[in-house]
Amino acid sequence: MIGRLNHVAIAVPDLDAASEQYRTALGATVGAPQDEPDHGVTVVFIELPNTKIELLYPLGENSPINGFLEKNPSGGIHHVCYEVDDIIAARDHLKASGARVLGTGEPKIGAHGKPVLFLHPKDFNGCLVELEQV
Ligand SMILES: C[C@@H](C(=O)O)C(=O)SCCNC(=O)CCNC(=O)[C@H](O)C(C)(C)COP(=O)(O)OP(=O)(O)OC[C@H]1O[C@@H](n2cnc3c(N)ncnc32)[C@H](O)[C@@H]1OP(=O)(O)O
Ligand SMILES: [Co+2]
Repeated sequence: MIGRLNHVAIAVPDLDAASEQYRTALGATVGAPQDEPDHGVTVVFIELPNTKIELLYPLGENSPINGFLEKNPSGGIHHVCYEVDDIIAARDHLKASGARVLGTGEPKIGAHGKPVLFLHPKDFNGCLVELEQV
C-alpha cells in the first residue's frame, strides 16, 4: 500500500541555523521557510536526489511539536512520510487493523498542497507516520 518515502521530518530548535547547516556544511538545496498555520509548524524543505528532509519549527502556542521539542531540546527525527495513492482507502484499512489515526481522522492539506494524515507513534514502533496522497 505505501509507496515512496516522501520526506523525513526533523524538529529543530533553530530553523535558520539548521537551514544554514544543511546549505553550507552539507551542501544541500534548501528551500524558503513556509508557515503552515493549519499544522502549527513552519517548515523548510531540503531537496535530496531520492527524497526530502522537512525541517520543522513550532508555529503558534498549540504547536503539535512543542512537547517533542521540550523532550528533545536539541531536536530529533519527528516523523516519516510515506506516499499513498488513495488516502481514504489507506486510512480505513489502517483503522480496521487497529491503528490510531490522529486528529479528526479526516485528511488535512499538507505542505505540498496534498491530503495528509498522521498515525500514532505508539502504534508504529515509536515512529510517528504521515501519509500523503500523491
Ligand atoms: C506540514 C505537514 C506536512 O509535512 O505536510 C507536517 O508534517 S506537520 C507536522 C506536525 N504535525 C503533527 O505532528 C500532527 C500529528 N501529531 C500529533 O498529533 C501529536 O504530535 C502526537 C503524535 C499525538 C504527540 O502529541 P503530544 O506530544 O502532545 O503527546 P504526548 O506528549 O502525550 O506523547 C505521547 C507519547 O508519544 C511520544 N511522541 C510524541 N511525539 C512523538 C514523535 N514525533 N515521535 C515518536 N514519539 C512521539 C511521546 O514521547 C509520548 O511517549 P511516552 O508516553 O512514552 O513519553
Ligand atoms: Co511532514
